[in-house]
Amino acid sequence: MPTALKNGRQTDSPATPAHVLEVEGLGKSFAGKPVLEGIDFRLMQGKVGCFLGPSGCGKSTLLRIVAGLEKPDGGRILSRIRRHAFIFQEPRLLPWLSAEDNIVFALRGQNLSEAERRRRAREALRTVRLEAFRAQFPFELSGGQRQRVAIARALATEPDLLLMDEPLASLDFPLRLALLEEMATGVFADGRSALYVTHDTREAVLVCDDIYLLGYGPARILARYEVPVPREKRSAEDPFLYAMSNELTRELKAIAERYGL
Ligand SMILES: Nc1ncnc2c1ncn2[C@@H]1O[C@H](COP(=O)(O)OP(=O)(O)OP(=O)(O)O)[C@@H](O)[C@H]1O
Repeated sequence: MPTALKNGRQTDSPATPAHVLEVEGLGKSFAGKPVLEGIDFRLMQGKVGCFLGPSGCGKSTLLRIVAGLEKPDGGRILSRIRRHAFIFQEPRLLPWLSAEDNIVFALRGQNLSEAERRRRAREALRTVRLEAFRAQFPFELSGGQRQRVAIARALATEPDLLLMDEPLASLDFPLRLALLEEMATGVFADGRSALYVTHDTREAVLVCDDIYLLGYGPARILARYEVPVPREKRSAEDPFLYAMSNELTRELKAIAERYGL
């Protein structure tokens, strides 16, 4: 992989079943303008990969390509994913349905009994600590609670890959921190893999395992950082993670300066 490693070990071993996703030489242009070029990365089962880069560099496009919502111009994707779920910046809940019914509705495409759909919805709401709010309608929930319902809705589909596009961007920092803790302990538990897009370096070091720093115009992976602290042991006060987040912020600033962003 053409990635520099700043923290931890680089694994150049050939594909193993533990890799749920392998992306090689991915490229994408819009109207002849290259946005992504030569993107290579691998995602191990149970790991959270992160795309960190300046605004407009192509992070969402990359996630959308992995989700099959966008076609790449070149490169290949080897996937061992059975089912993925996408979590967007905004919750996109149906306003006329309760929190629980929003989740039950999202499961209608799966061949499940009504009882099983309800069971899954309640279990997912428990994971995001919203059991007590299952009968509330979206307008009766705070912004953070609505986003937690959206996360629960994704979890209830039992995906083996979560694709998260700045899922906490609309929330203020204290709320983000609370949700990040939930993610580290509940959402990403049980060996679930995820790809997480953000331009917030604090979020990246708190929930992600492999952080890919993207350049701009076209975006390439400039570096890979491995967060060497187990997810369940991470905290915003950890001086090591704080320093790592600062280093990533400096890198992002340097990229912005280099490209005049
Ligand atoms: N469907 C599209 N058609 C044309 N151009 C597009 C399309 N989707 C994205 N782009 C362009 O591709 C570039 C990358 O967009 P993308 O949304 O992937 O960036 P991003 O890194 O996720 O940005 P942000 O952090 O601001 O959300 C942008 O210049 C954008 O205008």
